[in-house]
Amino acid sequence: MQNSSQLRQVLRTARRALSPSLQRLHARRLARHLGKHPFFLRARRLALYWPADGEIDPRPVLDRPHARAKHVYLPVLNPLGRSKSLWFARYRPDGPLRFNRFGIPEPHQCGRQLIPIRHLDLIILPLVGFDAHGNRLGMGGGFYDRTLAYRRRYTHWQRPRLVGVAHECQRVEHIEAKPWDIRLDMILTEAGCYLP
Ligand SMILES: Nc1nc2c(c(=O)[nH]1)N(C=O)[C@@H](CNc1ccc(C(=O)N[C@@H](CCC(=O)O)C(=O)O)cc1)CN2
Ligand SMILES: Nc1ncnc2c1ncn2[C@@H]1O[C@H](COP(=O)(O)OP(=O)(O)OP(=O)(O)O)[C@@H](O)[C@H]1O
Repeated sequence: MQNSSQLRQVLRTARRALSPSLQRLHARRLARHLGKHPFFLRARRLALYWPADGEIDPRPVLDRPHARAKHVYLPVLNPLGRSKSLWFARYRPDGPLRFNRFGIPEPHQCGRQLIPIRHLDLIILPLVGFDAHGNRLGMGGGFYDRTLAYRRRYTHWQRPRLVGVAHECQRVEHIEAKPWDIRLDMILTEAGCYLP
């Protein structure tokens, strides 16, 4: 029986092993699914992430015809204290990025434009693992869970919509739900969509 940190290692190794051509194929297919979905079509402000560690690349969705009118944000590590939560900063293709302490590029601190999370319409978040019922496993830092914890108190709020994305090879039979997990509205892979 595997515990979550062993499962995390196995799934991270699997996604890192995907060839560059499979990575590109999955990213294109993901963009096609996501680019047609009303969550995306209706979103004016959306957050995605800069891929690392073999994660599926969500950025090709920005090439969709509808994307030009949207404001795009990336997660940045909250620099205050040890809260292990995220802020979201405006992403501009020509704007400066800087590596955070995990080696993931984020918009540069100086002059960056932050947005309160409730003003986002859609957050596309990376999964390490998931099951067909919508349970998820992240990197294990609890960053997204902590950042979104306020949603428990506002169950009727639909914003931001939360879409978890991953490669199909990261799907497992069962992932145990934790009390602090925030429900996703949908999970998307290159193969299609899973609803909770
Ligand atoms: N692309 C991307 N950006 C993201 C996330 C993510 O999962 N993917 N995050 C989602 O939370 C946040 C960063 N969270 C992270 C949490 C752990 C590790 C990580 O590599 N941990 C190492 C241990 C590193 C250390 O402690 O120095 C490891 O587990 O090997 C990376 C990012 C914000 N940005
Ligand atoms: N709302 C919260 N408040 C305080 N601690 C939290 C909260 N949510 C999660 N945590 C803590 O974060 C740690 C990591 O949680 P978990 O293993 O579920 O991470 P994860 O969901 O895989 O990662 P992530 O949310 O970064 O994608 C746990 O020890 C958990 O106690």
